[in-house]
Amino acid sequence: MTIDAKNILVSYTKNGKKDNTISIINSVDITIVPGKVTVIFGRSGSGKTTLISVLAGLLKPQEGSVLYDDIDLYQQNDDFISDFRSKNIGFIPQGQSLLSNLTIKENILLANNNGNDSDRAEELIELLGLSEREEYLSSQLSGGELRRCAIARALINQPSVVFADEPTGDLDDDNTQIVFELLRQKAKDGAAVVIVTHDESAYNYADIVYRMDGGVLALSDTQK
Ligand SMILES: Nc1ncnc2c1ncn2[C@@H]1O[C@H](COP(=O)(O)OP(=O)(O)OP(=O)(O)O)[C@@H](O)[C@H]1O
Repeated sequence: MTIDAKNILVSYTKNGKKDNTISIINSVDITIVPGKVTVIFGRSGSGKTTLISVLAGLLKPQEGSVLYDDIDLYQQNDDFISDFRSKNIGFIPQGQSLLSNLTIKENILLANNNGNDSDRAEELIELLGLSEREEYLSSQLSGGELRRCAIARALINQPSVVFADEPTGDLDDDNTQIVFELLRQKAKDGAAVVIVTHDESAYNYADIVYRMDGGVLALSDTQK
C-alpha cells in the first residue's frame, strides 16, 4: 500500500486564544512506498510524532490529504478509519503503552484481530528476545522489555504499514540492532515501514531518509 500525503498542515492554539496559533507541521508532502524503510530524523519537538500521527490516521490535519492507494483517509468516517487502522497499520508509540496487569503474551494478543494467533505471538516473543519473560506481568518488566513488547504488539496482525516512533529509545545496542533488523525484514516482506528517531544508527537500515526541522520536511542530502 502506498501512502501519499499532500500539503499537511497542523497547528495548535496556544492558551485557547484563536489569534495565538503555533504551526507544528508546515505544508508537508511525503510519499511512503511499500517494501522500503523510510526514516525521518529530527530534533526533539521538530514535529515527527505529529506527522506520523497524521499519516497513521490518528490525528486529522487542519489542511491536506492522506491517501492510502485510492482511499482518502480523512474523508472517511471515524469507524472506517478505526477499522482500516486495525487491519492495515501497526503503530509503535513512544513511551509506555501496555496494560500493567497483563503478561507480555496477553498484551500482544489483545491487539490480535484474528482472535488468538498464539503461534505468531510466540514467534515475535522469541524474535524480540522476550521468551524468558513471557509470563511476566508488564508491570514487572524493564523499559527496554516493555518497548520490545510494544513492538511485538504492533506487528501481531502482519500490518502492511508500520509506523515506529523512537522504537529504540530505551534499548541497548544489541536490542537496537534486533529491532531495526526486524523492521527492515518487515519491509523486505513488502510492508511500508516508517521510523522516526534521533538514533543516527537507523541510517544503516534506511532506504529513504528525510530530515524534519521546525515542522518542515526535506529529503536528506545524505540520501542513500
Ligand atoms: N496537543 C498539543 N498542543 C500543543 N502543542 C503540541 C501538542 N502536541 C504537540 N505539540 C507541540 O508540537 C511540537 C512537535 O511535537 P512532536 O511530538 O511532534 O515532536 P517530536 O519531533 O516527535 O519530538 P520528540 O522527538 O521529543 O518526540 C512540540 O513543540 C510540542 O510541544
